[in-house]
Amino acid sequence: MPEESIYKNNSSGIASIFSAHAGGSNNVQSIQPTRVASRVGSAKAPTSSANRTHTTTTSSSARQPVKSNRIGSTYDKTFHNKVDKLVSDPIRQVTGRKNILAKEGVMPTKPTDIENNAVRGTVAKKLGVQPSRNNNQAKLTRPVNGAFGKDQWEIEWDDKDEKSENIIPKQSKPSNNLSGDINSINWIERLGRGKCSSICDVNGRPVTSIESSSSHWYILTYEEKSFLDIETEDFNITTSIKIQKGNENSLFTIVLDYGINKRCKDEYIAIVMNVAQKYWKIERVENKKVVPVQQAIDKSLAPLKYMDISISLSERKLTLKNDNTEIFTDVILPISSEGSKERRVGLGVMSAKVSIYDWTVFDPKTQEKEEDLPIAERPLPDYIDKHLAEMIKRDIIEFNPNVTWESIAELHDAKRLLKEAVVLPLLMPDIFAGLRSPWKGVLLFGPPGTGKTMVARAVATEGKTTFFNCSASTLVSKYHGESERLVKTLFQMARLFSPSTIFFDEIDALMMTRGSSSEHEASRRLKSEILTQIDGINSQSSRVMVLATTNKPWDLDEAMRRRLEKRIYIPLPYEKTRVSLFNIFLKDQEMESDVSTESLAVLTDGYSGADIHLLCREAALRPLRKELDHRSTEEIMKLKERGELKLSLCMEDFSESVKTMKPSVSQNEIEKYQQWMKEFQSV
Ligand SMILES: Nc1ncnc2c1ncn2[C@@H]1O[C@H](COP(=O)(O)OP(=O)(O)OP(=O)(O)O)[C@@H](O)[C@H]1O
Repeated sequence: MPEESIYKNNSSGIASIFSAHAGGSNNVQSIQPTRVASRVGSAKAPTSSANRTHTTTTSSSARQPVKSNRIGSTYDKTFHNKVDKLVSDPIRQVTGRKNILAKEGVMPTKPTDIENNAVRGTVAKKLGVQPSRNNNQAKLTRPVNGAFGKDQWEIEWDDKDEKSENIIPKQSKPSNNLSGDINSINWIERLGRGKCSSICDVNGRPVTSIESSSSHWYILTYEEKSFLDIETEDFNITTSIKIQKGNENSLFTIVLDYGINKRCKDEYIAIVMNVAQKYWKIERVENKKVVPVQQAIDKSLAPLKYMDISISLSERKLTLKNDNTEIFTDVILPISSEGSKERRVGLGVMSAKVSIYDWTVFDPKTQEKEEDLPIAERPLPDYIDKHLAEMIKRDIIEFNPNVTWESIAELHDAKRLLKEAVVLPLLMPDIFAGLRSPWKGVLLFGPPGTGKTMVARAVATEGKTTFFNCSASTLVSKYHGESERLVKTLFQMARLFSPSTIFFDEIDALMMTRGSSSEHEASRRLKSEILTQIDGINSQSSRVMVLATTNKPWDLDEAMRRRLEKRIYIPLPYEKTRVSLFNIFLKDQEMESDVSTESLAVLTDGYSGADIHLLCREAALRPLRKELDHRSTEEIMKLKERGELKLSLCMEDFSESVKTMKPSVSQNEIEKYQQWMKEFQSV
């Protein structure tokens, strides 16, 4: 039977892919794809000797672009011409008589060959070599050129008993064993023809794409038992998916549950969620029969668009959200893997190429445990640059911003807007969905010293978010030459430690209008990187918010301004605010009865909060100065010891200080802010 015809009966959709595992000696249905194992991801040390060659040729990490000198790897120029293809593991472990060799997901041989042990002969013939045999193990480990195409392959198999468990190299438990990028997940190739490749995208994010250019399903499932020990039947999946090319019939599917039929070991039962055109469909598939479970329309489904998908399965009730819009809520799933210990989740495509970002599967119970760890101690996945991550933990993450709303005088409008725009969406992402979906970025602008930075810190404290405090000096000068990578890593970490607030203090210094002739190339690249990364925050599921402040909004790069969708003016304090400010700053200060904060507020029209703070400090020094004028330091110390040193403030201390301290912001500047506010404020 020609290779193509193996899949001919696939037209009935997903049913055939699963039912293809059913018994039968003369067609593809005799293939036992569980024995055809492929891994996408960082290879860990194998335990079996049969797998040793495999590991040495595929070991890699998701982060490092590697030259294509690994046997079996291919270079996917079309996907990203700057990055070498990173992890493609075309080597198929072959164990037991039913297994086959395969290339990039293509099953190269007929099922009958597999059944009758002719596979070795067939494959060997195609390869033009003679496999060596050594007792019970036949291994062919040298590169072969041109066997199935241009690529080089290294192939091995052993002749072990069919029951051998040695299908996939055993993985040592990675430190971050619950949620990780797709590259650290153990995948098993199920069936079909297609391609799976992993690279880092331009933003340094690991991207795995799976592709089937024909109308045949290509399925990868993630094996539960490999190392992500999901203890319960419940799991959550979060991922960003983009369908790269699509036509009317293009489909991708998320395999929710996949197991062996306990009544018939050759049959598989699956619960799948298919995506086609504008529909999500949940189906139960058993031996070619497809039983629809639920269907929902989703107008936002489209090719070439990032879709942030979150699936949660709890007590067999499934909830699906796409970009925070709830598609399914508590749909009760039928049982698929009755009695079977095999349970799997995964992905499949038909006539489409799907890129998968940040695929995370976790057991909610165990996840809680990991989240309990302080951020500084949480393990980092492989794709994060450890060196830069350390820098970020040390210099950028503020573990305790510790500013409460109460410590900020007035600014009620700004507080309300920020609660609505930042804090609540981060705390209750489910409510802030669809039309209520949160803003990507918020800009606080206004004169210096009006409390913008304090407000940003309060947002992080009250929203219990991880606070990434970035200034131009930290991002540019300190890590000269590494700024772009630093920014990438920063956003990766923000996603990892979400909910997060990425705070850019004085963003104008970092994101001045681009394009001037004096602009340095490195600075231009850094700016583009920041913009790209902000664009990447396309989800509530990532729960990352950018918050920025500026005293010079007019200097801000236009593209940056557009990304900071909410722009809130923080003005100089009004009289009432100034009263509150004095009350805050003077609350622990001893004062004469003539001091009235209301009168002080009248005296300080035009002062910023920072000016008022300075004024209070200046006034607080005056009684001490008066004492110093007619006493020696020793005398003052003695007075202090006896508790006779009088440092209480009187009104004159303030009125005299006001004479020497003028407001730091001029009327002209105020008008400029007001003008910009009229033009660009968005609240
Ligand atoms: N509304 C306020 N409530 C309490 N303190 C305030 C307020 N406004 C200003 N301050 C005081 O001013 C100081 C400076 O505030 P902050 O740094 O937040 O201002 P800013 O607007 O970010 O200034 P800059 O633009 O210069 O960074 C604070 O440390 C605080 O003492």
